[in-house]
Amino acid sequence: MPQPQVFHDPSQLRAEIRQAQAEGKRVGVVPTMGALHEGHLSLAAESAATCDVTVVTIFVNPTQFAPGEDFAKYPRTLEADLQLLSRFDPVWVLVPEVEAIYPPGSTTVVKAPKIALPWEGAFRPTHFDGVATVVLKLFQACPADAAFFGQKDFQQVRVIEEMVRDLLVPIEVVRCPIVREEDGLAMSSRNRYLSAEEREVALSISLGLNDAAERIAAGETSAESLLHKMEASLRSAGIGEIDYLAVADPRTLESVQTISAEVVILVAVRVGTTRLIDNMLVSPPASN
Ligand SMILES: Nc1ncnc2c1ncn2[C@@H]1O[C@H](COP(=O)(O)OP(=O)(O)OP(=O)(O)O)[C@@H](O)[C@H]1O
Ligand SMILES: CC(C)(CO)[C@@H](O)C(=O)[O-]
Ligand code: BAL
Repeated sequence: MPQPQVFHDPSQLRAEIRQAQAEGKRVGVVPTMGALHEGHLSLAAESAATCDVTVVTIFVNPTQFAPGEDFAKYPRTLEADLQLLSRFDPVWVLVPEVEAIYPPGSTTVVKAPKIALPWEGAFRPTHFDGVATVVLKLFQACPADAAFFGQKDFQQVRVIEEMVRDLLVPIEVVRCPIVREEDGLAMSSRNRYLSAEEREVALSISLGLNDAAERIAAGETSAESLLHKMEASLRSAGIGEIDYLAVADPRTLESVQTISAEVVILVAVRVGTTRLIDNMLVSPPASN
């Protein structure tokens, strides 16, 4: 089986990408923090289907974690990740040291666009500046033609889309659908923190989203009523802490009161000590 080609030095990878592009090849990049699962692999598959070379970056970015978050315990499973990536050919994998991405003394940062302020941004106020900064650096290391992000982190992909537009970054941002476990739980590297009991509780997130989508399909237009029911079902499943639950405009991420066009239902909860996010795009019957 072909093995992924691993790069530690961003400038060496950049030179290889430039060379491939000079030969007329289209290059795709998939930024990740590793601990790969089928969600990540679906992004790589989309890149492999549309590009000649797929680059996957694996970097647990310290600046997007606040003190007290799970940076230290975030799963690091490089050998297994490379094994999973060997299904793609060619695949180039960037595994940089922190100093290669944040040269000693570096103080330049990207301030994330305003769309970063609500929801995740309200609970993780420094998070999106860290994400925007590292993603721009990864784009510099990997000047790909297209970059693939999951809708699972809905607000993140909106932040990246706006950053790319605002900073004139010459890369196409491609959004890929959420990959779920058979029972509906959105795949996430953090699912491995869950005990069997917590896993059961976590299932109420996707069940709640599906139920909300069905209610919208059946004609519910009140976001308040929808959120009320969803909160009740999360609570009765045993979810104590809900960071946010929202019906929002998918473009602006502003709250919507009356559902008359496509909305995104956004949710972030804590199951035990694990923080999970999920979302669903839903259109009312009249707008289909
Ligand atoms: N279930 C999924 N379906 C589709 N894309 C996903 C899924 N999970 C993660 N991704 C995407 O993979 C990329 C890397 O995400 P990341 O490494 O943070 O994975 P994660 O599983 O979301 O981890 P975390 O537990 O940190 O949220 C992001 O673009 C993210 O949206
Ligand atoms: C985009 C990203 C790789 C930046 O560190 C991270 O936020 C993620 O894995 O979603
Ligand atoms: N998927 C976003 C990475 C993070 O939670 O830090």
